[in-house]
Amino acid sequence: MNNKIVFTGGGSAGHVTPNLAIIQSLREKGWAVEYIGSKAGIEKQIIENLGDIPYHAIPSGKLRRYLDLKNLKDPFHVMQGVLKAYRILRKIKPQIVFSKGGFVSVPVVLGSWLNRIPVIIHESDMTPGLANKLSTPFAAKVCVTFPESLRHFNGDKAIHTGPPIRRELFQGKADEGRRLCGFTAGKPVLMVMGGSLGSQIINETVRATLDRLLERYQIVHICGKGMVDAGRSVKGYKQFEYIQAELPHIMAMADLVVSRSGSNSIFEFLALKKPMLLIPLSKQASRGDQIINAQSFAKSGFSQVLLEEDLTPDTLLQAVNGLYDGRNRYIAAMKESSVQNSVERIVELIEKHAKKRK
Ligand SMILES: CC(=O)N[C@H]1[C@@H](OP(=O)(O)OP(=O)(O)OC[C@H]2O[C@@H](n3ccc(=O)[nH]c3=O)[C@H](O)[C@@H]2O)O[C@H](CO)[C@@H](O)[C@@H]1O
Repeated sequence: MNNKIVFTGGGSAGHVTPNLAIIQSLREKGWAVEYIGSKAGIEKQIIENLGDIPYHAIPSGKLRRYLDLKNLKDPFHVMQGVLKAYRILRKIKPQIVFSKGGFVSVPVVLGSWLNRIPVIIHESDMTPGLANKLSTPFAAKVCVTFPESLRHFNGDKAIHTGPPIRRELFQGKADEGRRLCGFTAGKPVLMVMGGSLGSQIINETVRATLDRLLERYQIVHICGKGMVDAGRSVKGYKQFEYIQAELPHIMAMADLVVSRSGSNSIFEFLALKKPMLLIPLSKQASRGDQIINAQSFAKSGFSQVLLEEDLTPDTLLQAVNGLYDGRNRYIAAMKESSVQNSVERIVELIEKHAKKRK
């Protein structure tokens, strides 16, 4: 009988795509994989699009850091989620559960613990997210992307593995990206990605600067669900809500990137040596982890940073041009980086901690 593993993680793609990288390797080794996620989160769409991984939906509450009436109802959803996850896991009987965090993962980790199934967690950001903080006491190991994260965990529970990156991102073809976008080979391509859910402020600022940017660049813009502006369909400007299978080709085609500084995206751009202008999510809207991610990349010479409060069409244009003019310097710094894809290391840990089949 095959070894079996259940993955969880969701809410935004940053809590799903690292799982995809690990799933690919485990399946090649003969593991059977199932997924537990929320009823309507982006993880459902991503996993179901793959077509061959059983997906189980559980109720999940959002873990808010602010006052909201829903905070009163959500503990019940979380409790229902724990119960449902417990029952699903009891039936599937995996040898191990891998959690990439996001609020849906907490009930799954608790359900695993109640079933005495070992759990491994991965934390992508320098400071642990709330879901992973709550889950850590129930986990056998916490893998971290940044070495600086180790100090947030007690004892030897945390282990620095680095970022798990999907193998197919290294196999993109720039020609195919240009074909998908209707672009020519003679003009540089700027890729804009406001995080996996899109960013309204980045979308609006890019569109307000569009004519001036288009003089020098072709632009592929990942806008987020429901945020494509059909009225702005002009030559050299291609919009997508979200890109799944074609992403490697789009990334291969890009000469430079304007992006939020979600950990997974920036490590992918680093691995592909794409000069980046990072516009981190502000402290008003988050715990500030993207600002720390961006500062760390800027310090290493991989990126430029433009804070949201300084973002205007003029500052955007100036920063993009500065980035493109200095691209060789950024590429050279990225070539010196010692960051490695962590998929194989995480797979080894999973194999080490998985319960043995009776
Ligand atoms: C608003 C929010 O909560 N942001 C967090 C979220 O960001 P977010 O979900 O945006 O996460 P990341 O930038 O880390 O990762 C996004 C992932 O989605 C992929 N992708 C994106 C767009 C697309 O069209 N296709 C596609 O496949 C990227 O290649 C990447 O693998 O998780 C990150 C990792 O914990 C955190 O650092 C961010 O602070």
